[in-house]
Amino acid sequence: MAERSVSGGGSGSANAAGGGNERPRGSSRGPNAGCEAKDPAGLVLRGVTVNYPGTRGAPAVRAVDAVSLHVPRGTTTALLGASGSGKSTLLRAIAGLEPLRAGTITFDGEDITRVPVHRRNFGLMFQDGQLFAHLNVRGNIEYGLVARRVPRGARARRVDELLDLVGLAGYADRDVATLSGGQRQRVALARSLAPTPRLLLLDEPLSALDADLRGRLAAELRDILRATGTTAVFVTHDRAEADLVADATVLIENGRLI
Ligand SMILES: Nc1ncnc2c1ncn2[C@@H]1O[C@H](COP(=O)(O)OP(=O)(O)OP(=O)(O)O)[C@@H](O)[C@H]1O
Repeated sequence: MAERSVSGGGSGSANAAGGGNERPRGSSRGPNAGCEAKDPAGLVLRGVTVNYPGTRGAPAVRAVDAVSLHVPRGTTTALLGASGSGKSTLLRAIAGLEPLRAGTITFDGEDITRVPVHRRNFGLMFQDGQLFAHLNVRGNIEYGLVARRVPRGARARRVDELLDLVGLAGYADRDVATLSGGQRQRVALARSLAPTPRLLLLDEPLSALDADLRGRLAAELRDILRATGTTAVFVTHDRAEADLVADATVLIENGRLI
């Protein structure tokens, strides 16, 4: 298993794109293996810059400033930073929800900079969860599977498996309006995992949970991501959580990786 650390550039951190590669989990390759690759597998950001227009004559806000990063396929990178540092904006840019002022994004060598959000095959889970109020728990979790025409039996098995995973076994038929905030976040997590996305983007997915549950789910999330070989970017302001969940952590400050 690859070493994990919290750092901006040391061993175990995700790397500036083109400047080296994080060693994939379970790989015996050296830390610089793959540097020569033109289009390394996984997510590659080069010079990604995002501006928000200023309001009422104020200058534009540069929320993300020339970020270059490589998240090797099958690994999880945490984006760690204080409030307002640009974590969510960077995640939204990766998702395709914010246009880039400059820079490129590739996944497995394919330039997706201008690919719309619904065609990136990325799973998203943001702070506010946002379940579909007109669907019950099962309906929410299987939503992406219905869209992909997965047969009913396979959907039911997947929903049960995910409910077990997030500690909500037996909740499939519950109305989401009857769930606690923490339970809703867990359903949202299950929903984002259901279609096995090629990249999972998680913006403080555990922030609504109480401390005990948060620790348990963080460990489970790490195990799920590893077991499924999911590539993920995980936003948090909690260093311990980053350490627990991610293979590598990058620090972001004023929109720049440090
Ligand atoms: N829609 C917007 N319009 C203008 N400025 C914005 C907008 N959204 C965010 N910003 C600004 O961009 C910067 C980065 O915000 P962002 O939400 O990405 O930070 P964050 O690190 O995710 O913060 P938090 O941990 O509090 O969610 C901040 O200065 C913020 O005020």
